[in-house]
Amino acid sequence: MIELASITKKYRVGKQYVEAISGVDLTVRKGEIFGIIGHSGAGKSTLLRCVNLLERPTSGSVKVAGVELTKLNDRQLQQERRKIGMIFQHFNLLSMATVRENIAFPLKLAKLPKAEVASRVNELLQLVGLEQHGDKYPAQLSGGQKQRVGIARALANNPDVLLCDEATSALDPQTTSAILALLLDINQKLGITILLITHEMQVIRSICDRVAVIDGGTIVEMGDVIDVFLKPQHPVTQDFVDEAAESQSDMRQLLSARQGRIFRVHYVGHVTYEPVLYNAVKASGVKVAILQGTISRMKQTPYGELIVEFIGESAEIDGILAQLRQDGLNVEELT
Ligand SMILES: Nc1ncnc2c1ncn2[C@@H]1O[C@H](COP(=O)(O)OP(=O)(O)OP(=O)(O)O)[C@@H](O)[C@H]1O
Repeated sequence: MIELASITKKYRVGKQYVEAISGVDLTVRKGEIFGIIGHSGAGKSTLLRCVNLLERPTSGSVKVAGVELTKLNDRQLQQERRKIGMIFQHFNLLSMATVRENIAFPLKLAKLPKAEVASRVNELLQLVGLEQHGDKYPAQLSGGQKQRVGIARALANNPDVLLCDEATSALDPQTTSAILALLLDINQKLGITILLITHEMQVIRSICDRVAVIDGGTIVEMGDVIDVFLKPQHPVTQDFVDEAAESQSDMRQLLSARQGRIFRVHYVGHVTYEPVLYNAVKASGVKVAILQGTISRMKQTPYGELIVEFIGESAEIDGILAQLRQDGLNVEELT
């Protein structure tokens, strides 16, 4: 649905050029939710804005639904942009217009007849759960409600793609969860492809299928969310994973005080809720202590990550490890 090839974006700052994006290739499949995560200044906004040419790349190709956007004239580009909705961190609503008028705005630009505008706006209000708020002004709404208006407006012209620029960064955790649930619902109900940028792991973990990690204007790691976050390869990815877990130094302190052999065990899918650890140790004389653990879900897939200590004969412990690996668990020794 989205194909970026060799995208480079340079900004001119005085007499110098700053390269914000350097040779990025990225493909987003139809119907998926794809997240781009990176620290501040990594190039997320610039890259996202290259997709609908709000920023024109210095070089490279931008295809959306098979159409090369960089080659279009202004009128053609305006037409193609109707297929690409966008929502923003600070909502970008018209403050002097009501919720209805904000949502109707892109429909009026597309010259839809008045009666159709009214009925489409009603549909959209219902989709985002704002039926009761159509005649209010943005200042009378909460942050979460404002973002719902932003989402309704972005969906007005039935786009194929929704671009989300830090859509939940200005919201509290509870409202963030509600907006993410709405995005997931829209993706599943309407089949819209979503490309989002964020600096929050939680956003990626709860709704994305695939993720790219961006640093210094290049993509340093990309893949299925589960693979990237359970086996991070690049230091920046590792940073994001560590931010969400206990700090490295706390972990080192914990490990240094232990006597046994220590392992990180992770597992994905149905095995998460099975007594695999118990089954592997029950017939042996080995004792097991869980030092740290998370059992959670990435999108709809359950996963677990445990730090465990095995106390006992080394040969017996090796046997347990073999059993765990045979059961499909990923085991890595930390001692
Ligand atoms: N209009 C501009 N003129 C000059 N430099 C710019 C411009 N926009 C962005 N940059 C530079 O490009 C780099 C990438 O910026 P960008 O806003 O894309 O990063 P980001 O990852 O979205 O950061 P944040 O999360 O803080 O918004 C930064 O070094 C930034 O200073």
